[in-house]
Amino acid sequence: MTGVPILTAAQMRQAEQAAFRAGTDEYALMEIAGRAAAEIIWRAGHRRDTLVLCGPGNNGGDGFVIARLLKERGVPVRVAALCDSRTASAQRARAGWDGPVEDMMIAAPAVQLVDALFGTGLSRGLEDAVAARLCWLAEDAALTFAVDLPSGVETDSGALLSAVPHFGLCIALGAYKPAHLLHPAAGLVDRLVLADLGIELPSHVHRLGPAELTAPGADSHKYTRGLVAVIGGAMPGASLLASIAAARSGAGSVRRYAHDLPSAGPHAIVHRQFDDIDEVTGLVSDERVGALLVGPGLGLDAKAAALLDVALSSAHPLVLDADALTLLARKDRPLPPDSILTPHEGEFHRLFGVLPGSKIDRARSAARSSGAVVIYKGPDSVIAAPDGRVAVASGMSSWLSTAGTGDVLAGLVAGRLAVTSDPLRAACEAVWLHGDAARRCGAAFVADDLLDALPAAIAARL
Ligand SMILES: NC(=O)C1=CN([C@@H]2O[C@H](COP(=O)(O)OP(=O)(O)OC[C@H]3O[C@@H](n4cnc5c(N)ncnc54)[C@H](OP(=O)(O)O)[C@@H]3O)[C@@H](O)[C@H]2O)[C@@H](O)CC1
Ligand SMILES: Nc1ncnc2c1ncn2[C@@H]1O[C@H](COP(=O)(O)OP(=O)(O)O)[C@@H](O)[C@H]1O
Ligand SMILES: [K+]
Repeated sequence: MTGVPILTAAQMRQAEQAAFRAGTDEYALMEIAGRAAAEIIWRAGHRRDTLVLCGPGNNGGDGFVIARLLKERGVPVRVAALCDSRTASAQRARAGWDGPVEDMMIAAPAVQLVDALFGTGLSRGLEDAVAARLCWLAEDAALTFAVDLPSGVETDSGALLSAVPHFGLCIALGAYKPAHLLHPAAGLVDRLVLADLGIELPSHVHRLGPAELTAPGADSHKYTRGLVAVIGGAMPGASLLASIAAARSGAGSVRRYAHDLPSAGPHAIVHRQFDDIDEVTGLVSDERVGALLVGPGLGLDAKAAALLDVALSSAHPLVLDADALTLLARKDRPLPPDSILTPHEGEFHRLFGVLPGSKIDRARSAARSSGAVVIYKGPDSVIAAPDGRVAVASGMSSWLSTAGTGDVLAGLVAGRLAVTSDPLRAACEAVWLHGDAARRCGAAFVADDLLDALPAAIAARL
């Protein structure tokens, strides 16, 4: 899986400890972190009146290093602290700052604000007065920078433990943490930049990286490129959107089985009308089907439940979306191998109940218990495999929050599954292409527009 690792606070501490055991000096690492952050602020900032807020721990220590280095480069810097520095490294960094240290609660605002109050060591919300002061200083600043994390966000979940202001730029130190990508915390940062500290970061969780696709080989034909079957239901538009997305995903061939026949194209999709369940059973029995999609527009009545049973009885890798997920929650049937579930928040709760932990933890538990790859959708989509690997997609266009975009994603997922036969890879590729198509569509698009943007999104990743 490609992409930058995402580490929890505890994993970050372990990686840091491993680096210390391997000979890295503790204070030297703070210097590296502070230098990297100062460089980013220098490049992105206005080089004007700057206030650096320093907390008691190593995040505050980073702040003192940043203040010293910006001052050396001619930026007018003031430092304000919340209290004394408590760690040896932070005390050393503070000793390296040759200016005064103001009291944060009475310090005047500045054009640029650097928040180095708390990072991965935050254990509870900031006191109300401190959080209010931070928000006030941030509101008054033209540019705001968060060092490692905005102070007040829970590192591992992205929850807000106290009031947190909006930041223009957050400098993630060493690795991304869940709060950089999970909402609500991720929504409080306009731009996220990673500062590489050169430490080894083992993790099964990554930020979703760009899809890496290949064009069909010279010897390929429509069946070797993947056959997708889509079962339609009560609302034909949804399964049509999904079928067209599958057809534009790079798959070789798409068949749609439904009660209706569409009045318009694309004519490349083969439509088969059926009247009873036995007919569908026969239609989906084709061994060449590489992915069978059920759910978009399926409905929730007995007929829909029977169609889902047909799919579950087939041996094809399934992509279950929308109504199929709601119906699945009422059943206790195993899924065929290599299947993919694509729930949004409501469907996830119906299917898996209330699970503990962050969205990453919940997606991972769901993948493990269902044996399927789970795409837990939203502004932060978490893709989890049963073996524990996870990719987190963040920063996608919020214009995706419109009807039918989930149907397009489901079709794309089925298409990529038929092409790759690898459910985790297919899910990652589909989520990436969906997000890129949305970016190309700009503002106020409808789900149908995504279909037209798909070939360009694919071409960009060949
Ligand atoms: N990992 C790496 O590779 C590197 C990490 N680096 C940096 O280290 C940062 C982590 O540092 P850290 O562990 O010292 O934690 P940090 O966030 O500064 O705060 C902990 C202190 O705050 C206190 N405290 C907590 N909550 C509080 C509250 N609500 N209100 C008041 N106090 C509260 C807490 O005390 P306690 O919870 O015990 O009361 C403790 O004293 C990391 O984010 C990055 O910036 C880089 O320097 C080098 C490379
Ligand atoms: N605010 C948002 N920002 C980015 N992506 C979003 C946002 N809201 C929804 N999405 C994405 O849009 C799609 C919506 O899917 P879904 O909820 O199933 O909608 P529908 O059923 O109407 O097709 C998902 O891929 C989801 O990740
Ligand atoms: K911070």
